[in-house]
Amino acid sequence: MAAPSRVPSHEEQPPVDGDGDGDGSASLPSQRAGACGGDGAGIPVVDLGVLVNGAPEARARAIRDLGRACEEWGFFMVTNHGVTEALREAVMESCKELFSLPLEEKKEYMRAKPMDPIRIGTGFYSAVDAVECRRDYLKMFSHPDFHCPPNPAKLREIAMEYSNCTRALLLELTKAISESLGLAGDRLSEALNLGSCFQILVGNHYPVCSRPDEEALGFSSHSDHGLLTLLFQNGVDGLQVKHDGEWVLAKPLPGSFFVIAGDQLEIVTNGRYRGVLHRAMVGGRQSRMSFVSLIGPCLDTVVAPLPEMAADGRGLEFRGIRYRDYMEMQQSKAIDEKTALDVVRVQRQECLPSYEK
Ligand SMILES: O=C(O)CCC(=O)C(=O)O
Ligand SMILES: [Fe+2]
Repeated sequence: MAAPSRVPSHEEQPPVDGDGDGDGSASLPSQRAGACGGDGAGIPVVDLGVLVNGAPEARARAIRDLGRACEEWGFFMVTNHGVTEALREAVMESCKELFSLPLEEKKEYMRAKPMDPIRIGTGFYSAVDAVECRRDYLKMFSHPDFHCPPNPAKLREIAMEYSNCTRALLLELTKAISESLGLAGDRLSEALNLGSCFQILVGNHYPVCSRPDEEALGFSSHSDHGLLTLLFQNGVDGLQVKHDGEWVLAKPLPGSFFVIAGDQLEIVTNGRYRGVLHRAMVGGRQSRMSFVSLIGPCLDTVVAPLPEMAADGRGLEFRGIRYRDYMEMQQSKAIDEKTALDVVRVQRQECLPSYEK
């Protein structure tokens, strides 16, 4: 299978059909009971075809809308992205097969530490989790070096292709995000050394609960450590994002991806585009799966706010930190909202002259 090295143009897109593995959309108890603030009707939608190939005026409008989506939500859907439904189904299916392998075949990866390139586990990092989260996961680093467990045998080729084309998509979005900030398209890429960006693929599986009428936490509230996260699910809803202080259920447009702004975007833009809090709920009678492709800066890059982003006199909101250190710190603790980002947040007093402290 040849890996596409670029995002296909609008015209080349396959027709959009279905969502995830085709089991149809299912609702959670929370939707029925209205336990979260909204059904996601207002979630912004970004058409990648227009960003890549649109006429200048349409493209400029799409870039403005993208900037607004980043600023107001830190979360949006992307359509016309060029990743085929067949590839999405294949990656989800092989991930499902991995979870159902005998324990013996997974054991080696279940002992792995946060910065080991392949990890299988439950919860967030079960060695330190405070609350039980009903989630199984597979994490594999896929760029700059590609890692993959040997079984199921088909996973390697499928995951490599998926990694390549979702990375191209995310880099294309990063370029447009850079422009939405009034910067050159390659500004973020150069500052973060995205030529050798870090990328991780994560498969999440949330088994059916013993009490399907109760809603439980599958993955507690957090922001992602990277720059941008791309996510799709198997047709079962459960992802919620915090917007204007309320949890909003994310219901995808057919065939679309969710894009989640991460902590590195917040640091590099000096807080203008914030990493969004999100969580996954479980409930109902169907197990849920989601598949994530996340990109971040080169692991050895020290990420700090761009000087242009602090030119308004606001001062720097964050101290610089090497992305590898940030990720290790975030992944080694129990996940808790944005506490990792708080570690690099500049306390306002630090900016004041000493006599004002
Ligand atoms: O399963 C989901 O929808 C959320 C997963 C997630 O937030 C993550 O893997 O970081
Ligand atoms: Fe996440």
